[in-house]
Amino acid sequence: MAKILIVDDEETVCESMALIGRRSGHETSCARTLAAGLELANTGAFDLVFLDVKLPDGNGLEFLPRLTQAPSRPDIIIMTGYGDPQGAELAINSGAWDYIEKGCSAKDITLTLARALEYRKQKLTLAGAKGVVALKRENIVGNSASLNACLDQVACAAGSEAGVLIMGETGTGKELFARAVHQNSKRADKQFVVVDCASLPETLVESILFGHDKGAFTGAERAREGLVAEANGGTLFLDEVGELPLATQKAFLRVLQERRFRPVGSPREIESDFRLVAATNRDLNAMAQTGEFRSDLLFRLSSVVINLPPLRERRDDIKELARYYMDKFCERNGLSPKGSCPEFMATLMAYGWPGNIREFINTIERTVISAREEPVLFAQHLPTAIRAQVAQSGVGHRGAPPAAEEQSAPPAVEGELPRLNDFRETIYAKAEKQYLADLMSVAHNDIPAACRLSGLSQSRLYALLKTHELHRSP
Ligand SMILES: Nc1ncnc2c1ncn2[C@@H]1O[C@H](COP(=O)(O)OP(=O)(O)OP(=O)(O)O)[C@@H](O)[C@H]1O
Repeated sequence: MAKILIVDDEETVCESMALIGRRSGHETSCARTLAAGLELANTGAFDLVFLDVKLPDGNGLEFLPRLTQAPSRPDIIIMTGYGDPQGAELAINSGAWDYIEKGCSAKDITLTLARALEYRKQKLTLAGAKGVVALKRENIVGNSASLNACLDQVACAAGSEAGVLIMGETGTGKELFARAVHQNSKRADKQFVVVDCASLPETLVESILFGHDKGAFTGAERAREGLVAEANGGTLFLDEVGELPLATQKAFLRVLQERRFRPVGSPREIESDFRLVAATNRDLNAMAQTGEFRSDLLFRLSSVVINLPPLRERRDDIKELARYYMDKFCERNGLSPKGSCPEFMATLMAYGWPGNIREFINTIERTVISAREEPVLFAQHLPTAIRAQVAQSGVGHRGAPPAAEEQSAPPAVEGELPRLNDFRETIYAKAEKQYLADLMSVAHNDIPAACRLSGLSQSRLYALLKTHELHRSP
């Protein structure tokens, strides 16, 4: 029996949903506001929450990350308005497990409910067996609800042998996630072989994939093992799988079905036991409808589908990504760690990042290098094109007060609340460091000027700079 929470301000909706839940043998509770729903979720160990979007005290989608972080980490099903495809898309991108349209039949609701609970059971079994914290994240930075939902799928996929299809715009981290599936699978100590389908020369596709015998064609002076054989025991990653020529798709389908193939020019077949992960930034379903991609291959590739959201739809991750890559590039270039001013982060948050995380990383690298020894990054350090676009779109936060998060510690997680004195000290140290970094930047690293501005003595200023490991530029 599962515990289900229904958050909807309409009494009739609550009652009918509760009835459907009870008929399926589950325990149900209802809340008519977001605040009441959150309170119940934080105390009631729910497995599943049916969440309305328009509630008297706010928008359900905005509350979704807080609900998913409740102690029992419930899965969420959004109840959208009838015929609202945008609402449905938003729901999924916000990290909901699924959505239902209000007014759909009791049968459909029961089915969605059963699927969600089945998924949850598998997830918890897997987590119990592997330990949730054991998921190796492979440098995957971020903690947004949508990213965490993708990591949950990685955990599920890694525990099985099913084909995985990772979809997402360019630079969203498809290869990184494919590696994470491999690293968390039982094949982790074997090869992860990458096939870049977009750059396979048409005449050599089959030989590169399946290998060839000596003398199989002009120039084949030695026999060569193909990538499929190389992946034996490990994972074969087909990047840009939408670019695979139709003839190769057919050959590949056979390999997937039989796990056997014949190298070019060879009289005998060989076997390879590989796990397949594929990625694409194209709409393979649409391609299957126009005949550009084989639907039978698509079916086999996509037992598990991971949809990576573009960076602009998970802006919650931007600060963490910025800090991670700022530190990384400072270290790589022999620079002391840098701070940043609120406008710098606000500009990063406001930009659309069409090239997603790859563009973001390049921007941070350029910015860190161009700022050289300067201890604080300002919005002015960012490339002009980015600042111009943010200014043009009118969503820049120039002069806006720092976000609350900028001035305070990250929200406490239940069970990890620090002692007040420790909490105060952390905040104090953070603020002091930021002040000193700003001070040295404004004073152009001139110690007498910094003393004048701050009212500190030289010895005190030196001591503080040392404590916070803020070094003066030579
Ligand atoms: N969540 C993340 N945290 C940290 N770095 C990330 C994250 N996602 C992606 N990256 C980094 O962004 C860069 C692009 O990622 P990746 O190559 O996996 O993207 P992709 O979707 O496969 O791109 P393409 O479609 O162009 O092949 C890599 O350097 C990767 O390490």
